[in-house]
Amino acid sequence: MERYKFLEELGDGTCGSVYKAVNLETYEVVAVKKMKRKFYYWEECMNLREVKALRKLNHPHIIKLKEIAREHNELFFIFECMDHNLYQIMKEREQRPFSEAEIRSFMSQMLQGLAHMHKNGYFHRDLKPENLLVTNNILKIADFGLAREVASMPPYTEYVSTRWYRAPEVLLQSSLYTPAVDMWAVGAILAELFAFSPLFPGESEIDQLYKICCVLGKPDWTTFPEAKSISRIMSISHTEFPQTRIADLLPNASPEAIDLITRLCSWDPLKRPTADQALNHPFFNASYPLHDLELRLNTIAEMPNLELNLWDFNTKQDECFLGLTLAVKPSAPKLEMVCNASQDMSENFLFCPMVNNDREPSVFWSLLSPDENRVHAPVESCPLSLSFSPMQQHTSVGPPPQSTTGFTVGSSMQPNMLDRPWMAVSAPFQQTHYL
Ligand SMILES: Nc1ncnc2c1ncn2[C@@H]1O[C@H](COP(=O)(O)OP(=O)(O)OP(=O)(O)O)[C@@H](O)[C@H]1O
Repeated sequence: MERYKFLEELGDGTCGSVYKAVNLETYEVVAVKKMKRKFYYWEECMNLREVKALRKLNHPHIIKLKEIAREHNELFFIFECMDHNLYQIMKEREQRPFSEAEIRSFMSQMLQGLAHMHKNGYFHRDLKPENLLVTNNILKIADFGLAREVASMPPYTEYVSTRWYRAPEVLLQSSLYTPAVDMWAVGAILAELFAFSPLFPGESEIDQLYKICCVLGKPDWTTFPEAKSISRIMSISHTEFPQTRIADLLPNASPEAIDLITRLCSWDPLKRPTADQALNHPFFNASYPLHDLELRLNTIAEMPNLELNLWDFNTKQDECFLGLTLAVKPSAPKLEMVCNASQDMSENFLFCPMVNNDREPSVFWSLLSPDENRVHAPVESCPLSLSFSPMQQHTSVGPPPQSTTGFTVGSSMQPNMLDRPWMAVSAPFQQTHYL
């Protein structure tokens, strides 16, 4: 990490502290996330399979992870640097609400990034204003948050998304998750961009459900056949709620905006529009009248079924995820199948004992394809460099393109990863307040 000069702290999250830094070789300004937990073995780092996923999720509205470095058992992620997050922007302009055009622009960018993510088999699960980074009005989805092995908690996942943006099926501890959890968060964020305060500011998990009921009314409980939290269901069933309509909470929002929020924040995950469908909502296109909406939504191509059953997940401890993710993690037998299928291109290269040596090597892991990655040359100070990108031009025949004691991964490995189910957990809830 001597190549980087740390300038200032940009943020302090559950998993890591983020610093603005400058690359002393290229003078590029970057954001370095220093993970809070130690990584004693490369194997642990390599269990962050979503690093490979991030490479797949190359999109203008998804933050770019440029490199990974491990030094003295500390792990660093080097990202492109952004100026603000959406929470900071709202806080700074509290007296000056966004125009609907500004909100439309932010939402459209977020939905484009999300649509790309969902189509590629991942979902974020921790969308919130702090994780939406903005520079010059360009928005990028960030925080693929390092998280613990999913298997340590399924199916009673508590730490899936920050509470205020957490979908009801998660609050009710349903064992089934779909990308619709992200769409719920999108609805809550959209409302917040109008109100500059959270739509459902629950102070506890049960209070979160109460707050939702106060706006949406009680759900049809048959919507959640997988729900495990019977006590929460019972508690809500026996409570009367004062009702406040979304339109009353957001007097500055257009009918189109209210309609979109209402659809996104549907109790039933199946009734929430997908990211692609949301982008086709009249909120984004005035020439599509609201009354025409049902017809058009029904004609939009169906999304792939990304539903997961958390019961299927294996129970290996300490598997870490850089968590943008939930891609679909297979149960153990399925995992074996995938490994067998990929054999020589399997992830075994990641567990090479050479990586785990006593000399504390700095390992840089270049993640962008050569045309995007400004650091082309091997990093001289690094005894080991893992590079994915050159293999797109090189087959597995011949020497690896970099001169270090590195490993290379054939591009033919990537299609397997697309099929591969895996999953990540979002960071634990971190309550935030304006003011
Ligand atoms: N690439 C970046 N450019 C600029 N600022 C960033 C960048 N990445 C993160 N930050 C800032 O650092 C904060 C914390 O980062 P991040 O959310 O990735 O950490 P975390 O530990 O995963 O947090 P959380 O507790 O939300 O899971 C962000 O809210 C953002 O303000």
